[in-house]
Amino acid sequence: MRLRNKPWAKDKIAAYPQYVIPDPETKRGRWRELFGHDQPLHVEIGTGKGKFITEMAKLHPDVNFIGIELYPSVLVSALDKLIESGLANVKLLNANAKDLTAFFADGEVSRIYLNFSDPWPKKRHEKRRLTYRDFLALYDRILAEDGDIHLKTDNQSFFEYSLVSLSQYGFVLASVQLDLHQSGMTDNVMTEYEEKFSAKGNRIYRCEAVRPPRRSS
Ligand SMILES: C[S@@+](CC[C@H](N)C(=O)[O-])C[C@H]1O[C@@H](n2cnc3c(N)ncnc32)[C@H](O)[C@@H]1O
Repeated sequence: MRLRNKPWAKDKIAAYPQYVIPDPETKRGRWRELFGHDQPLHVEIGTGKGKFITEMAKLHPDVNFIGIELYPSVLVSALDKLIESGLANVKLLNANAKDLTAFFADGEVSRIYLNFSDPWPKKRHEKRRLTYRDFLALYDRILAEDGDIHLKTDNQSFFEYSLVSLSQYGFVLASVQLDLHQSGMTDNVMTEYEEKFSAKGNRIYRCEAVRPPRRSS
């Protein structure tokens, strides 16, 4: 899509290598070193315009955050928020989630956030859903022993699909909320899509899924 690949966005991203890491493969297994703090690593996949990750990073200085986004023209909005805030515990990657294991060593990540992932409703696009079993296998590899996935969406079909896919893979559902904004959860940080769709009256679904126990060989 031409609109999403504006050259100026790529140029801006390239101008801030301290925020948008240009060579994430070289940091594999060494992210804690790069951040300069030995603290848990949380990764948001499909970070969009970056509201969630920058607010989370402000609230949780004891966590290192990485936001991964496919499209430069979207990621620049997250970059702007990062430049403005000067946060030291957030880095961004302009990358595809399918390459996760090239960026992170086995067990390096404590938590993965999937916020309002594209639902890809057509059956023939199932493999593109970020909760398709091939993606779950990548998460399984990079997540730590007790690592987990936190997922939010307003799309009921995608939520149902994700619950089934996660549990079939072996992830353990630790928490499921069918109406997050009525659930009494007080520390929820809203994403851009969450603000937009909840304002329209859409219900927000949420779950936490813990990584399957490692099989002993
Ligand atoms: C519907 S938007 C949600 C954005 C944000 N999480 C929010 O809740 O406001 C989904 C985002 O995921 C990104 N995305 C989709 N598939 C991806 C992939 N395989 N790797 C990285 N980003 C991806 C899209 O480019 C898009 O910006």
